[in-house]
Amino acid sequence: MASFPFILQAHQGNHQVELAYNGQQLEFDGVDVDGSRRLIKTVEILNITIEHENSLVVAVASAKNGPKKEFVLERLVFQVRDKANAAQWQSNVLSHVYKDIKRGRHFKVLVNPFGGQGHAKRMWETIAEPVFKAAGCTYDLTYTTHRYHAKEIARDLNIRLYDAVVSVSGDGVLHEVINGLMERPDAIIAHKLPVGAIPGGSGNALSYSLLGEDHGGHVTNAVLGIIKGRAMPVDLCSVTQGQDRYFSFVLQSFGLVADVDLGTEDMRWMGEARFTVAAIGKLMSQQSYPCELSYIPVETNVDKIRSEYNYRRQQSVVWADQTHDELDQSHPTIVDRFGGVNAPLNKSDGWITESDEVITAVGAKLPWASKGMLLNPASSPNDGLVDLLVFPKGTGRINGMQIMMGTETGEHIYHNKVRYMKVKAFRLTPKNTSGYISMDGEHTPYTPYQVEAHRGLISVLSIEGRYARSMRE
Ligand SMILES: Nc1ncnc2c1ncn2[C@@H]1O[C@H](COP(=O)(O)OP(=O)(O)OP(=O)(O)O)[C@@H](O)[C@H]1O
Repeated sequence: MASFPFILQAHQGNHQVELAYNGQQLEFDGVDVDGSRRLIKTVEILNITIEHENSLVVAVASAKNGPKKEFVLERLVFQVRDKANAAQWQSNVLSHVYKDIKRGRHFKVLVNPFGGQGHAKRMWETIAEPVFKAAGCTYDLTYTTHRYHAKEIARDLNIRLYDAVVSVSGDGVLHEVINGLMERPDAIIAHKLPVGAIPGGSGNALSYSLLGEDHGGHVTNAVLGIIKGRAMPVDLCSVTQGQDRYFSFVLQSFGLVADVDLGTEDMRWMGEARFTVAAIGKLMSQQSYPCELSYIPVETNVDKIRSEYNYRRQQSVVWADQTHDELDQSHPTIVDRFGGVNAPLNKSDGWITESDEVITAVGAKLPWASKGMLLNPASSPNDGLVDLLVFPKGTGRINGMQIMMGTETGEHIYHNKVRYMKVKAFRLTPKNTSGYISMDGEHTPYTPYQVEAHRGLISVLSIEGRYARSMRE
């Protein structure tokens, strides 16, 4: 067992300073003339190099002052008298910073230059890339040039070359990456290649789910999770529709949520706010959609869901607040257990069928649907279940607005007009002729579809809530 802190005396300008690594972060103290210490700041170490004559360079991410504590990249330069001592300190600290994880990871990076409001390229060049470089990470970069480009790349990627595929985009590009990996003949191996999300789109559900409401939109925080995070097993939903089978990792929506997702292209200039503005408009109109909904329930009581599942009452609690090692991933299921959408519903599986009109029906794996919308507060990364949310028809405008406001904190699932269930699988058959069905924000045909969750099928780079916790302190 190492004994902390590792301390090094150094100089910065005219000041004597003390660098103390406490096993998680670097405390950078000034030492006054009388020997007393004065904390200057606490930073996250990315890399340490010794350059030129006795100058020790520590590349760090330091939390900006302010309520959100977002990280920014800094390069701290210190002078050391004893080079051998500094080299020992450098080696000790780096081996602890990267104790269970590889230092200097190599990534396949995909940037959608048109992602969100078209800022993804600038975000990559000015914020993300310098952090990867400072941490000694390397990458192959591709700017996506067309729809399905990310899918083609994932399908043909030499997966042995990379530690992860990273996208600077919204959830749409990640959806393509995951489907590209799952379409490969070697999917049983390829699905384990971790993915990393840097929020550069207008829907960044994965990033918000991993980092929480406060940090989900922050590029450097997301990059830290990719450089220093671990691969967390996350469930993947398989979807059968017509003769097709594909995969969804965010949400599968019908009715209002699909309309908001896909019917608001003309509001793209608003950025992430477009989803909230459109949802309010739709709730006011009280439009409902006829459908037949079948599902295999595991838990339909919201109080029980709250006590037994990963329910988060506070927006700041991040999704990845659990260990990566709980799940035995040695035998992931890739084959659907409940047949596809065209198979008869097998009664012994416990299917329940309802025919009605709904305002929306949404199956989901991620808690956040977008910024400010904690739609599925009880969803867990790898419980093997789909969270199914239903707003029945006729909620009324006032209830509709209460439900809408509740989605900011997840409280809507307690509204008496809302149903929230944990299910093994569900099937939805639209009973009218036209409308939207959205799979992770992508258009699909307006035809019946069936969804089931496959436990821990993909790996997502996540910081395990460590940064979020330290940032909240
Ligand atoms: N160069 C490109 N030209 C056109 N489309 C592209 C390009 N690169 C990626 N795409 C497509 O853009 C879609 C959305 O991209 P992205 O994941 O970045 O989300 P987004 O911009 O937030 O979009 P949305 O808000 O619609 O989800 C993806 O389906 C992807 O196929």
